[in-house]
Amino acid sequence: MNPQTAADFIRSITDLKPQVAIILGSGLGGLADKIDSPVIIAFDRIPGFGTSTASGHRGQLVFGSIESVPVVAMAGRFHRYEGWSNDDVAFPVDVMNTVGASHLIVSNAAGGVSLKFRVGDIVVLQDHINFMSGVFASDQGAPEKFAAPGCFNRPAMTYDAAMSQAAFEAAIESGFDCYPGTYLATFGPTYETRAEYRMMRRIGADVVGMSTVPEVLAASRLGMRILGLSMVSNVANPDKAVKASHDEVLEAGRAAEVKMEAIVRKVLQQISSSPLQSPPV
Ligand SMILES: O=P(O)(O)O[C@@H]1C[C@H](O)[C@@H](CO)O1
Ligand SMILES: Nc1nc2[nH]cnc2c(=O)[nH]1
Repeated sequence: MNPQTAADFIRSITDLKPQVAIILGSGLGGLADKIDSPVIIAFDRIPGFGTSTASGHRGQLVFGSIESVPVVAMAGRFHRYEGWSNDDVAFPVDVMNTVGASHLIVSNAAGGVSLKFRVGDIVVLQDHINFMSGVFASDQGAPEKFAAPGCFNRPAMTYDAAMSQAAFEAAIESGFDCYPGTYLATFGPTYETRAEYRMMRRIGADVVGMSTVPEVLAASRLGMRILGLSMVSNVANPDKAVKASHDEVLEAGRAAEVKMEAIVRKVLQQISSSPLQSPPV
């Protein structure tokens, strides 16, 4: 499906040109209710979008503004473990970019792998490890797609330094803990064994989840500026088997929503007062 077809459909409902796209992870969808003058479009009305099936994901695009910045928020997302391909998961990013978004704030609920994290902490992503799919996963197309001109010349994907900085400033101003970290993406839907959590810690992961990386890779390909935020929904205990559950993930998300909102507002205030400057990659 061509993103332009989806963008044309959206344009028939709203002509708002969002500057910032926001993807709201598990339990974090309440931020969509904070959007001023909202125009809500259900995912299943948009050509090329699937239907979000994960619990805690509403399945809506919400256009409007926050801190006077035009935004579009995805209240819900698509996950590989629901049966969607990488292209399906990333398609909304392409569409939000096509209707105007030059920045992406992407959030998720994630397991805390680093021993310093507590439930409810916010981690500002500096990098990621992609365990989600093999390089030649069938949905990623024919080999020639990989050899497309420029394919090997692309600069490494990066998360935006200035947007990260704004997130840390929001945490300091609001008095909550916020750490830099690396996100490891698994295919899901199973959580990890203790041995797997230990392995992830040893290879440099701070948090682990089942989303975000396909969307970040798409945004990076489109030249968008990216802020990645994980909310620690459960903590990996190396000494004791603790059963993670999706209900726990949703509950932690609701409790941490106020922190996410503080960060999003601060980042948007900075974007509206002066376009955020980042050092060159
Ligand atoms: O959409 P996110 O990444 O927030 O969802 C997390 C990861 C899994 O989908 C699920 C696990 O409980 O929550
Ligand atoms: N893979 C994985 N995803 C999560 N999403 C929320 N918590 C977790 C976790 O512990 N592991």
